[in-house]
Order: sequence, then C-alpha cells, then structure tokens
Amino acid sequence: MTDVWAFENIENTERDLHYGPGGFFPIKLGDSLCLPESGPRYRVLAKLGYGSYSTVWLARRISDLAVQSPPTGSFATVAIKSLRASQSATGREVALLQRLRASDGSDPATIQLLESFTVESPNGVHQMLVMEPVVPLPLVMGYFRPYTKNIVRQLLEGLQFIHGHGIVHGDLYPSNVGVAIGGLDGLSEQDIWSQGGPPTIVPLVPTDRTRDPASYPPYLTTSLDMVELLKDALPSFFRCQPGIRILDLGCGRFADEIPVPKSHINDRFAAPEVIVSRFAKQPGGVLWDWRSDIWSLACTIYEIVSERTLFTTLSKMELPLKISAVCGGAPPEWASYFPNIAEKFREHDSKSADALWAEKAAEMQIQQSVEDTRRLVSLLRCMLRIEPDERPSTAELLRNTYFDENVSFSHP
Ligand SMILES: Nc1ncnc2c1ncn2[C@@H]1O[C@H](COP(=O)(O)OP(=O)(O)OP(=O)(O)O)[C@@H](O)[C@H]1O
Repeated sequence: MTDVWAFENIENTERDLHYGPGGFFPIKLGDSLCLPESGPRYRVLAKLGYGSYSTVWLARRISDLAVQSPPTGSFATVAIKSLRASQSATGREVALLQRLRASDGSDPATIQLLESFTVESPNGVHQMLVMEPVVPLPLVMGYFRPYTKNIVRQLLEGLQFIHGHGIVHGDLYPSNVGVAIGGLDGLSEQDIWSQGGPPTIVPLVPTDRTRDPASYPPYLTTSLDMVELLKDALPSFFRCQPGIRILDLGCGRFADEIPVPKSHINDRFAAPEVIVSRFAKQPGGVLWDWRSDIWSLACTIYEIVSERTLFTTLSKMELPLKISAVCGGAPPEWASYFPNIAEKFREHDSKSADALWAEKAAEMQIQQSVEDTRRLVSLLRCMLRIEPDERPSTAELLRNTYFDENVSFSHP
C-alpha cells in the first residue's frame, strides 16, 4: 500500500493495512509480552505465521511463574496467537478452547490453551492465546508417510474430542492440522535464531505523519522456517510418530448455539449443505454442525494423504457437479437449486462414482498398500455423503475396518 506506507508489503507477511483500529497488536522481535497483573511473561523470539484474524509468534516464558494448571505439561517455549482487536471483542476462540481443556491429564489431538490474557494497543484490546507450538502438517507430511493410518486415526480422535465437548470446529482443512514439536525447550534462544536463520523484514513507515507510531510495529517480518530449524536442531522430530493437533477454533461454535453463526469455511472444504446455502441462496440460512465437520475432515484427509485436492476452487456451476460426481449423484431437490446444470446431475450414479474413486485410489496407492488404500477410500466415501444424516459420527468411523490391526500399517 504505497499510498499509506513508504515501502511495498512483502510476500508471506500479514497485511500492513491491518495495523489500525480493530486490527493487529503491534509486535516486534524481542518484545516482552506482559500480563496485566504479573508483568513481563513471554519474550517474542520469531513469527510463526498469520491469518485473517491473528498473528502468531514463537515466544519463551521469562518469568518463574508456572503456567496455571497447564493441561498437558508446562512449556517454556510457546506459540502465542495474538488476535485482532475486532476479533478479540466478538470471537469465541478463547471460550471454545477453554471448554476443550483436557482436565484429566490426557493428551488429545487438539491444540490446548495453556493460558490467555489481554493486552492493549492504540488499535484496541487484544486477546493473547498461549498454546503449544506446532509445525503445520502439510509442510512435514512427506516425512511421516509411514504413519498415515495413525495420522488419520489421530485426526478422527481429535475431532471426536472436539465434538464430545459440544463444539463444532467449522474450519477443518490441512493447514489447520499441526504436528506437536517436543524439544524446543532444550534449545537456547541463540540456537533458535541461528538455526532458523534471520527473517526478511520490511520497515513500516507511514506516509501519514500523524499516524500513532504505537499502532504499528517498526517492521513486518517473515515467519521462521520451522522445518529447517527442526532439521538442524531437532532431527529426531522426523523419526518419531507425529503427535497430531487440530488447530484454529477461530471459526468454531458451540453445538447448542442459537442462532447458528455464519460459516466461514472455504468452499473447497465446505459440506454440501453449506455450498447449497451459499450458491443456491437457500432461504433460512444453513445449519452447519458436527456432520459438516465430518465432510470437511474427509476432504482434509484426502488432501493430506494424496497431496491432491478433492474439490478445487470451482465456480457455482462446477462445484455442485463435482460433488455429485464424487458422491454418485445429487438429491432430486438439487435440480431446483441449480436449474442450469440439473440435466448433468443425471450423468452421475454409483457406477460412475466407483470409477472415479478407482482412479483416486490408484493415485493414493503410491503411499499405502492396496488393501489400506481400498479401506481408506471406503472410509472417505462414508464421510462424503451429501445427506448430513448419513454421515457417521467420529466414534463410528473409528470402528471402520481401515483401523483393523491385521491391515498393514505402512508402505508396501
Ligand atoms: N500453535 C501454533 N504453533 C505454530 N504455528 C501456529 C500455531 N497456531 C497457528 N500457527 C500458525 O499461524 C497461522 C495462523 O494461525 P490461525 O490459522 O490459527 O489464524 P487465523 O487468524 O484464525 O487464520 P485463518 O485466516 O486461517 O482463520 C497458521 O497457519 C499457522 O501457520
């Protein structure tokens, strides 16, 4: 935004535009994040990522105070998700994560909130969510192919944990799945900086001289290359079974919430009931619930295992047709929702879907044995039912024959 800032934004950084009222909390490397009642608590070491609603930072605890009742052990090196002020005021993420705390000492495949606090900036009041650091699964899946079945099982168990706590995730897709990183506490700050390499930064200089310098950081920074850091400093990470964590409850909801909030999930992972309400402007809004998560998880698993997308970003016409092809036909009412393509739905039946999945299975077999692939395809097809009531629960899915012990666990 050269009309507002002196320098162009760089790729892979949050939008400089979002440092303003209601926007991001200005953070720079080396900052201390302070809890209102107990003073400095975390030192910011590196950026981990950013999204539409937050920036996420690697930080280390600097006070001697133990994190209050940490659910899964005490981490000195943490990820801090700093929410936009507007999101902090209206979002449910903290409340959802609080309900998801594993109080029984178990280690669920769902990200755990270690603590949360608020900080103020000229942009507003921001929630800070302190969590275990992870690396996004898509970045490291290549190293964990032998554990494919175990990863699928953990994903279903993680979602079972979420649903069992009366929560709908609402935004399941591969980047919202992470792998827990043990061992960062054993590295010095210097190790993290030198092994992770220096970030690229771009100075933030507003062209408007009246702008409050406390409302934006002095520079934007790229994220730490966690994979490189792990390769150099913690190579054992790649040799162990991955601990899966489902992340980002930012678009989630309580199952009993009325009215049901708007769904924000990307079309590629959105269940047919969401697609119909979006594209066909079905009156009365859409009831997206745990069954919609089952659909999204199937798309996520397919993408993680095959490294291909099941539904690419498609037009209003193409996506319903693709769903009909994958599921072996569309329900009769779709003819009235999508009159321009009603004829084409007739081309799809269970036979054409079998043929399509046979092709997909051939692509997926590169990673698994033939029998594993056959069973995984059958599991995914159970999850990908257009009628929400036909989608099994996570508990039912975990009893699927794909998880039977006698089927090979790894590569052929
Ligand atoms: N616990 C964590 N450890 C390491 N990195 C994380 C962690 N949580 C989030 N990230 C990184 O920060 C990015 C943004 O996080 P997240 O998706 O939760 O934010 P968001 O603002 O809700 O984004 P979105 O626009 O996807 O809804 C993620 O893509 C991920 O790379």
